[in-house]
Amino acid sequence: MTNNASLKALLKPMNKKSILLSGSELHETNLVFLKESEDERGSFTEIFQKDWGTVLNPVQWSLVRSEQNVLRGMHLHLRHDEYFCLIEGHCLVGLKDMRPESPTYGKSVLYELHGSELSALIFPRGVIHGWYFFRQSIHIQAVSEAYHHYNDDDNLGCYWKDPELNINWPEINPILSEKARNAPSLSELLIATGISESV
Ligand SMILES: Cc1cn([C@H]2C[C@H](O)[C@@H](COP(=O)(O)OP(=O)(O)O[C@H]3O[C@H](C)C(=O)[C@H](O)[C@H]3O)O2)c(=O)[nH]c1=O
Repeated sequence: MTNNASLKALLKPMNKKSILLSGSELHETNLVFLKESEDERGSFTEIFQKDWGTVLNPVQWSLVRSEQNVLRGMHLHLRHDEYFCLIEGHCLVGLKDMRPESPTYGKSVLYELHGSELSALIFPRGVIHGWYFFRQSIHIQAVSEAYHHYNDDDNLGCYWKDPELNINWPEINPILSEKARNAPSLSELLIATGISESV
């Protein structure tokens, strides 16, 4: 799936499946489909298990509300791994692998997630990431290093629409934070981090 027309078709309201929309899976990145056990009282869902064997060893959990048409990111952390679970709404998650030692170095992927079909996306340090919300949404995120530790020196980023990210975002004009609006290009980010892009 590589063009915006195909993306639009997939994003019809009828389609409630959380899927990999474009690109291919990144090394050590997992989309875990969660089992929602329903009964007459409601439902119960385990959202994280250490036994899944993912890269994540979480130390901080956060709940984030986003308005319609918000894009958060793109961010890059070199020391910590991350977890994302949409619990309400509809979003896209874009990732790009910037780990030179990874077999999927330089590859990008775009996921479409629905809160109505719970899933957890877990990815390692060195993967550039960002999320776009089609409508008012709520997600849970977790990190393997606390924000008050990493914010000073491991909270890097680049401009979400940089073509070198090669992330197949649809045509959107999202609401961004001031920091995201003024974020550097991918090549500026890579120079700052000492990672060389050869793909
Ligand atoms: C990340 C974080 C933020 N905050 C506070 C600091 C600000 O007052 C406010 C928003 O923070 P910021 O603008 O840095 O967050 P985003 O740019 O939306 O970043 C988010 O999206 C991208 C894609 C991510 O990877 C981040 O982990 C995720 O939080 O929440 C906290 O109190 N704790 C936290 O752990």
